[in-house]
Amino acid sequence: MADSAETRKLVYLVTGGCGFLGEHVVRMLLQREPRLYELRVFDLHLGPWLEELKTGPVQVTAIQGDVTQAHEVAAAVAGAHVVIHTAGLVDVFGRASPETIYEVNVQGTKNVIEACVQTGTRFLVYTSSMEVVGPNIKGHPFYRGNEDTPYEAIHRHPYPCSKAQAERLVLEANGRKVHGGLSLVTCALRPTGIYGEGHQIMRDFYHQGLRLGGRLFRAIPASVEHSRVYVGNVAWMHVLVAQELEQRAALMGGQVYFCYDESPYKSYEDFNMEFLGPCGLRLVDTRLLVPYWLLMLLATLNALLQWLLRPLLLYAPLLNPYTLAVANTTFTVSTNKAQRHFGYKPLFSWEDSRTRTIRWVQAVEGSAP
Ligand SMILES: NC(=O)c1ccc[n+]([C@@H]2O[C@H](COP(=O)([O-])OP(=O)(O)OC[C@H]3O[C@@H](n4cnc5c(N)ncnc54)[C@H](O)[C@@H]3O)[C@@H](O)[C@H]2O)c1
Ligand SMILES: C[C@@H](CO)CCC[C@@H](C)[C@H]1CC[C@H]2[C@@H]3[C@H](O)C=C4C[C@@H](O)CC[C@]4(C)[C@H]3CC[C@]12C
Repeated sequence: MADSAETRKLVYLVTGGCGFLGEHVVRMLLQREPRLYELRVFDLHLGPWLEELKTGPVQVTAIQGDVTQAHEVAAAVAGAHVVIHTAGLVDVFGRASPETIYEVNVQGTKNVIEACVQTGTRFLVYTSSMEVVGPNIKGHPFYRGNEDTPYEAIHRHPYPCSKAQAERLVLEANGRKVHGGLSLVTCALRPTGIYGEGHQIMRDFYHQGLRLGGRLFRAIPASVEHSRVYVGNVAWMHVLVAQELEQRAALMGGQVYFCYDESPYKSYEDFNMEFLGPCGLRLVDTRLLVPYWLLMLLATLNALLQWLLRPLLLYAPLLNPYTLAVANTTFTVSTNKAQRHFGYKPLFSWEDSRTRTIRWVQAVEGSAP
């Protein structure tokens, strides 16, 4: 029944569909959206794994394109029922210029919205970020907060600023008339730090640990808690929102939802050790030797070196004043808004998420850094 031609009618577009989250969204749609007829995967860099998806019942269309190019976006959006916009430049390490980050994250999102309006696409799901809220530049803790918790969301760094601007544009576009006269329905999902198969920063920490003889050094007190969320659950929440947006447009349109699951609250480093520990790494407590002021000094030195070396080479280490501030500020969410509004429940338990991630890190072992 689910595979008959009559039930397969929907065309979905996933921007950034070859990224860490995007790939999981693409695979989840193929597994969990029986009404799918065509799945368009739009990305600057297409992954070779897309080929294996082309043999199934759903037409998978790979589109190499750039969200900053309005005409490329409009061509990809034309005829799609739903757009899931995950494409973005995730850079808190100073790899890209602020201008490029704005161009991709803000102008790219404007292009997606305008393409929906011009071509008559009615449903837009945007991948925002917890960083739209915080941690703020004052390092205020956000403890077990929800979507309505008051918090001074002030940023300077281009990444959170660009995500906040883009999210605002998406929410303001809710209710705009699209080609054909119907209304656009939008909503934004705010994942906390995502982990799981394909997580580049986890891979970097793992290789760093191997280089340091199987050790990582604790820099952040264990009492600083972060919320983290498994990539499969983030993908599932995107799919569910996309499915429910039409029926529940009045309730969900223009709303934001944190992405959450049952992953435990822990410090960034302790949480990573849930996976890196079983893969043979140890977290060594050097906090008494390396006090916070010294870390801040190192982070500032890194930023200075990055600036000095920029004309010659790209120096972009994990530690800089911004990443240190984020890692050192408690940011935890506790909410059931997604459950109340569209029946979200995590698809993967914490045990499943942990096992899958550990297996992936073990498979990364031996692969080049
Ligand atoms: N990784 C996290 O912890 C996290 C947390 C919260 C929110 N997010 C958001 O989730 C989304 C996906 O992040 P990710 O971690 O999968 O990052 P990623 O870098 O793995 O994926 C982003 C994808 O977007 C593509 N892309 C970048 N610029 C593009 C352009 N100009 N045109 C077309 N495609 C382009 C990239 O090629 C990549 O495949 C981003 O919007 C990010 O802000 C990520
Ligand atoms: C002080 C270092 C010693 O071990 C640890 C540095 C860790 C940082 C590199 C990461 C700490 C928190 C991370 C961010 C957070 O998980 C949420 C994010 C939101 C998302 O939209 C993009 C990624 C990120 C900014 C993520 C990036 C890496 C950290 C700053």
